[in-house]
Amino acid sequence: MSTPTSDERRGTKRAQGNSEAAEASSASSSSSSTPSGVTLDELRQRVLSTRQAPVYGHDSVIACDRVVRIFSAERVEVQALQGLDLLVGKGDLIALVGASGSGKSTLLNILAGLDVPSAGSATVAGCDLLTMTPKERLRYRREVVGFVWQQTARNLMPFLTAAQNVALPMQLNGERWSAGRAKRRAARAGELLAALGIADLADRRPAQLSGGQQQRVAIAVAMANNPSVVLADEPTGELDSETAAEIFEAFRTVNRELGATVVIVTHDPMVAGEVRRTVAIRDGRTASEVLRQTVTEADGTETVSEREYVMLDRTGRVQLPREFLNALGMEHRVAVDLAADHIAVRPDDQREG
Ligand SMILES: Nc1ncnc2c1ncn2[C@@H]1O[C@H](COP(=O)(O)OP(=O)(O)OP(=O)(O)O)[C@@H](O)[C@H]1O
Repeated sequence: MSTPTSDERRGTKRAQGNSEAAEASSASSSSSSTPSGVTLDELRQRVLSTRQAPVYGHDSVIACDRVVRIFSAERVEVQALQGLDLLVGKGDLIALVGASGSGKSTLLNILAGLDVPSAGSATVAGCDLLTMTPKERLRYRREVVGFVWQQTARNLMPFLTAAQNVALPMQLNGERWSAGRAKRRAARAGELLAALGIADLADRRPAQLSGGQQQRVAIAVAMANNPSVVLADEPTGELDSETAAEIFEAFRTVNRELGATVVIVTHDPMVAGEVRRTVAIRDGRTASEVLRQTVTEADGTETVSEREYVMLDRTGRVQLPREFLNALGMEHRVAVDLAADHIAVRPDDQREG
């Protein structure tokens, strides 16, 4: 390669100078390009589209964004939720699983309006769980969410019949008594018990019902005010596996036929086979999800496929499965291969020792 003469160098310099001057002088022209080759129009478009980007979770019924919950007990701080993200779409039926102490109940109590996050944001059906007034919180707990707890004693009044238990939340809604309203409430209670297959038990008290029957009445109670979301904490914890399957079926009924979004916290290992989406919580964050799909073949046979995903948080962090990290000796630093359609994460190949 020949070395340029000083004139040639000057010429090159002049040419560069001219092009820089041209760029500078045309900076106000919308069609000219910036040094990176992007036109100003394109840049403006990018800025505008970022500004107009929909709010996180705008189309979800539950949107948790970096939720933190810190408990202080005996001068020790426990971070039960450490920036948890979760989106649940309208009409979803999901299970939340995780080891003991991972933060499931803390999250459920927040979604139930019984506890308030220390930081982050959380909305359910448009209600902001951090800023609700006590009055709004009461309305939220009566109308927006319904609960089913593990202990049936917490779900049902022992001295009321099944039908009266279901009518009670409607009565507590603050409407003045009238014969017409009482009739409508009784009719709705009857409909809900029928939808859950226990219409014939309407006049029994909880003590005259089996554990599974009590939980089905509890689901009807949770649905009484037609909430947007039903939250259940270990609803099958005290039931045998056959009865537990019936309870999951009851949740599917309220989800499919009555349109409620359902979130079930459970330890039950068979849950992944019962719901479409299972979200695992680890160390106060959503860590992974299993999505289950039933595909009907042309000949009518049904195949179920399951796929596991790890969560990508809003800052780009992922939680990789601990067992794999241990097995592959991955810690502190990993090698990353970037490809057009995927990112491969491999053990650190420069590690010493
Ligand atoms: N009121 C509280 N005061 C102090 N620490 C708490 C409180 N509630 C929960 N924690 C702590 O927060 C963490 C998460 O607890 P949480 O009950 O949400 O877990 P979990 O996943 O529901 O567990 P389990 O499956 O055993 O019910 C735990 O370390 C727990 O000890």
